[in-house]
Amino acid sequence: MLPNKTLLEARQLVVNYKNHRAIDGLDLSVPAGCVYALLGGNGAGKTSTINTFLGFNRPTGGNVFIDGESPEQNPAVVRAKVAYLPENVALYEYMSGLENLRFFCTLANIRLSRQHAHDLLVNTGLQTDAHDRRVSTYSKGMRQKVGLAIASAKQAKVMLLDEPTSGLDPSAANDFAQRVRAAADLGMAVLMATHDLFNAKQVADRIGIMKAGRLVEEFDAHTVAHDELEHKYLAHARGLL
Ligand SMILES: Nc1ncnc2c1ncn2[C@@H]1O[C@H](COP(=O)(O)OP(=O)(O)OP(=O)(O)O)[C@@H](O)[C@H]1O
Repeated sequence: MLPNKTLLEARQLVVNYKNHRAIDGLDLSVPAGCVYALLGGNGAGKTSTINTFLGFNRPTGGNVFIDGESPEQNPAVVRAKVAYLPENVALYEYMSGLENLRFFCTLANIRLSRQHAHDLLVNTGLQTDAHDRRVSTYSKGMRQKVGLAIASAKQAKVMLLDEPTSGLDPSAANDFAQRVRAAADLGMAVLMATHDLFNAKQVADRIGIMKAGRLVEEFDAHTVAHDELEHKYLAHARGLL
């Protein structure tokens, strides 16, 4: 069987902020159908990596590709292929979840009927009585569901998640993890920066630990024991490895 196509790739990526090196020769690849969880202590370079894939950071050295395209050279093409969910999904507070979904789709040149928007929100598990309610009344988990619906409407090939489960209760985090898994099972490549080891084990196929802008460990998420993962994570974060 042929391996799945690589949709997210960093090759010898270096990112400096003025004199500070945030990413230091990162090689990373995520194929279609894979959830890759990026762990690492504060300042390890996880968000900088995601921001470079999004085209917000320009590589100082090396390259990043999304489905073979460079975010720097083809920003519009890359934007169409990518869904991004930051820790707090930014939505218009005075608009309903459904209106936000349709609005963000319009920005991506997708015309979504009201019914289709409802169906997409139902698929994310957002309760129907919330679809027409202002987002200002939504919990964090509900906002993320709107974010997932936008990703689904865009038929994004790649999803970038930055600490998506921080602040979610265990049930909401589990629900979110299952929906991310389902998106990957349909062929998306997912890169998720997280501090949540439990969630990483639950949803990911591959787990990487970053430290000082480098990938210092990689694991098969299906076979690594939680204890081993925790031990390595803490040891790297404390500078013991
Ligand atoms: N805009 C910026 N200007 C200067 N330095 C930055 C900037 N953004 C990040 N850094 C620095 O780059 C390094 C990597 O930061 P980054 O936010 O990528 O880490 P992280 O792994 O996402 O951390 P956290 O888990 O705390 O979110 C840190 O040393 C940080 O202080």
